[in-house]
Amino acid sequence: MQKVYLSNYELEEALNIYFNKIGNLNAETETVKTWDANGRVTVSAVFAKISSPHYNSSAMDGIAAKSERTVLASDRNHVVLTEGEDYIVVDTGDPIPREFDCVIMVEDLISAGENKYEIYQSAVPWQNIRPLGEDIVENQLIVPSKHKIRPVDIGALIAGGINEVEVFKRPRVGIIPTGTEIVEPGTELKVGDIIDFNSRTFSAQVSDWGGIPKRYDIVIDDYEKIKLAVIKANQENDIVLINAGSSAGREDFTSSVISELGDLVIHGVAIKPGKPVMLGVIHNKPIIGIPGYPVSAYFVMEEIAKRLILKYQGLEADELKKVEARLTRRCMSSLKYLEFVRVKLGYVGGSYVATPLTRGAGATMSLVNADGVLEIDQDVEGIEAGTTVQVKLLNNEENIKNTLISIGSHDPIIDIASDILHRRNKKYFLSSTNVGSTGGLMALKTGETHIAPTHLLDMETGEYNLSYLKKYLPGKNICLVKCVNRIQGFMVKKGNPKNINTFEDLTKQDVKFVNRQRGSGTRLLLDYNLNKLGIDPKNINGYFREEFNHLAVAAAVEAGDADAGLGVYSAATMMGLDFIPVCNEEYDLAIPEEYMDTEIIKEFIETIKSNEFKAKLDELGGYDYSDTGRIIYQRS
Ligand SMILES: Nc1nc2c(c(=O)[nH]1)N[C@H]1C(S)=C(S)[C@@H](COP(=O)(O)OP(=O)(O)OC[C@H]3O[C@@H](n4cnc5c(N)ncnc54)[C@H](O)[C@@H]3O)O[C@H]1N2
Ligand code: MOO
Repeated sequence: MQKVYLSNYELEEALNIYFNKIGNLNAETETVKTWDANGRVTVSAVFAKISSPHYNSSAMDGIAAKSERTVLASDRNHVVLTEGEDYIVVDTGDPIPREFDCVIMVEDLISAGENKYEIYQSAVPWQNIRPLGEDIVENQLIVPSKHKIRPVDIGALIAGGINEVEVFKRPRVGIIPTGTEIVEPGTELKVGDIIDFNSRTFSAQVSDWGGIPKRYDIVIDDYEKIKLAVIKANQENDIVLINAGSSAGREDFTSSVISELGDLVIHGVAIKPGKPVMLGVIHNKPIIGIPGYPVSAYFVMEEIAKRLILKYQGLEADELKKVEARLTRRCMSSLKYLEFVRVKLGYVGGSYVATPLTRGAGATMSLVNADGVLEIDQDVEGIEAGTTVQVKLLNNEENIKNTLISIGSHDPIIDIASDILHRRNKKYFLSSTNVGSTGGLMALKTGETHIAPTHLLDMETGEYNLSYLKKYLPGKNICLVKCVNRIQGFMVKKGNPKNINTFEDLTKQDVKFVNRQRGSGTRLLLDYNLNKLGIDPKNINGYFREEFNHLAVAAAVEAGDADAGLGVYSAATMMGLDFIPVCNEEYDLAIPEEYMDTEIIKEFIETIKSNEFKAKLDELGGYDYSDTGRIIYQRS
């Protein structure tokens, strides 16, 4: 029987206990050739053995001369110098014999017959000479201790006569993926199979932090097999990372294996995600049991494994820079854990806004898309929207400031515009979040976004979007930039096996529908039509199942979870579905007038007007771009 109740040590406390237990890591050192030392960390300060240059050398091509012989030279009084007696010819880098004390550049010499030059200005002692030790003097400090050697350091060390340096050994880190359901990438997937990608992310992280990763084969959930794998990895490495099997599941054997082979110091730390982490020691070597969920794994790697790997090299983790940002949504948190919330940062109207990304521990894309991390302390129950928070940066500020934020209705063409915008001008990015049309207008209201894609049908007038700008954003000057007319319709399996052609068909007994979330334009379009036709939504099986964008709806139909969903033509074709057109609608962009003059908005409008963008729309099909880029000003 596995231990079900985990401990809940605060992170710092857990690390203290663990590092104390491991004791002196005895960070081992080794001597390597200087030219192989890039990225390695020096054990002690390194001082030059020789000066550089180690002799007085010419800094220019010309002649080495005696300055006292040049004193009288001027434009009106040329002085003639004789080779051997007054000068010798030198090239850059040549040694300067003792009897000479200056170098005159070849450009300043006038030939005066064989072995003679005339000069027309005097030279001062040491001019154009690089004196011995000009760059590096013998015994001078080149790099301090615990210094990560860079390419420029390698040059200076070698110039200073240092051909070998003592550095900390890079810890060898064994990585064991576990789980009977875990398969290698590229395997033909069956339901229940999980592709192992964590171990590959770990390997890359370990390399980034200076360790030497060694990934082992996937081990199935079998006590003896896990034990053998751990014994081998423990022998062959300095640190072992074992992935998954950390929680209380029936087949989570890792904790028992660690306890049997060594000491399970801590199982459970008050961080979320990542709480079931295991910190153990086997034969004086650390072993960390990392939770299976990729986001949990990421934070355990960042907060714990990284510190350990750096410690082996005499280093400490750098503090990430923090910026102040306004939180756009309320963020609840458990009083039991320090919580790491991935956020998207936007720079809107001169300050940062932080929008929490998907919280789930399985959401790898929340890491890919994160610009920063908001840490919610253990004793805090949550943070209200509008609060100014500190966000640890994962992305560079310049990139964030050059990112156009789009929040609103989803269409695959926004991703295409994002790609073309960046290709047209490398410094710009577009980040889009799909919260539906009304959600987008609300985000404009609270200043979270630059643009809001919207397709809202006014049920009374049959007109799109404009009346909603007035309704949701009273008193604001908002422009409506026309984007596309697109076809909405039913997305159905190839061949339309359930013969779905009308809204009435959605009420058939054997038809399962998948809907969009409330507030989305597509949902409004559905409700508008149902209302017009007098169809009660309750009679549609699946009306209450909500997805957040067109592709997710299409994916549900493609997977056979639903027979029909309402969405755009392009999403249906991308997923290999059939499409039954229902109507045309206007998908436009609401943009506050104050942003219209910014470079990034101008570039974005040029992007959607570009031939490249239009060619992509043709490829996808179902879009009419005859009005794209027209601006309607709506002033209050
Ligand atoms: N009854 C309880 N169930 C769970 C608890 C709990 O307290 N009680 N804790 C949850 C939390 S929190 C976490 S975190 C996870 C930890 O799971 P395990 O470490 O035991 O890992 P598995 O269950 O084997 O896998 C979970 C999940 O992780 C992904 N995974 C696993 N290995 C890989 C890999 N090599 N590459 C990519 N992804 C991987 C996969 O999605 C697995 O489904 O437990 C909760 N359950
Ligand atoms: O700790 Mo789990 O790691 O919250 O998802």
